[in-house]
Amino acid sequence: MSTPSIPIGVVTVSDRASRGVYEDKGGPGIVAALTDLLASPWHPIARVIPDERDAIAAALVELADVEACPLILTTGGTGPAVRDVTPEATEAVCEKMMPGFGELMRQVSLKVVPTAILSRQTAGIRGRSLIVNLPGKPSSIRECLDAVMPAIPYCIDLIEGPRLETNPAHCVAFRPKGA
Ligand SMILES: Nc1ncnc2c1ncn2[C@@H]1O[C@H](COP(=O)(O)OP(=O)(O)OP(=O)(O)O)[C@@H](O)[C@H]1O
Ligand SMILES: Nc1nc2c(c(=O)[nH]1)N[C@H]1C(S)=C(S)[C@@H](COP(=O)(O)O)O[C@H]1N2
Repeated sequence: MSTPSIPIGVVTVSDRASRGVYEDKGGPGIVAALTDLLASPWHPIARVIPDERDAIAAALVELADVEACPLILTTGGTGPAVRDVTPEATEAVCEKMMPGFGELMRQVSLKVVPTAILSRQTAGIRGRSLIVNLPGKPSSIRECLDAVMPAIPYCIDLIEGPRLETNPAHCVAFRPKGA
């Protein structure tokens, strides 16, 4: 029997991309990064929504509870601007926060851009879904995902999700011995 394809939520949070003012480069950027990084069969379930806390929370709940995505990645809305509310929406729908993800992503991003400290990006667990925030700048997606992906498969194991394998040419996942 072939391994079932794993659904992965891809959420672009951007006022302008959602209105069609510019073409969304965030969602396709996440899909391109995951295509390199993952070896398991997977497919994206993509949403493009404005910087509205309730709309972001509703998309995260749907992707977690209805679509059963073990991993949901957001891009955008993590900064200090008045309309940046992705971390608040993430926190509102999660039972557990995983602050190490944001800490590590800011640390690696600081090597690229001093304004990395302006991102409040975080991560958390809702049921059997891990939600990870990425900044809105399309170039930040790969920088951040490369840093945290080695820990994501084991995190998904721990929340009783499917076994996610990475592509060793691009990412070596770490699972403690015996896991
Ligand atoms: N989804 C996207 N697609 C393409 N470019 C983007 C996207 N999101 C952000 N960017 C680019 O990165 C810059 C910084 O992103 P940021 O999230 O701060 O945008 P913003 O000023 O909040 O506007 P908006 O919410 O309308 O995208 C944007 O000005 C834009 O050039
Ligand atoms: N790797 C990386 N991280 C980054 C950036 C970037 O260009 N690359 N931009 C920073 C900037 S300028 C801002 S304002 C914050 C928040 O961006 P967001 O509101 O688009 O999520 O992310 C920061 N983190």
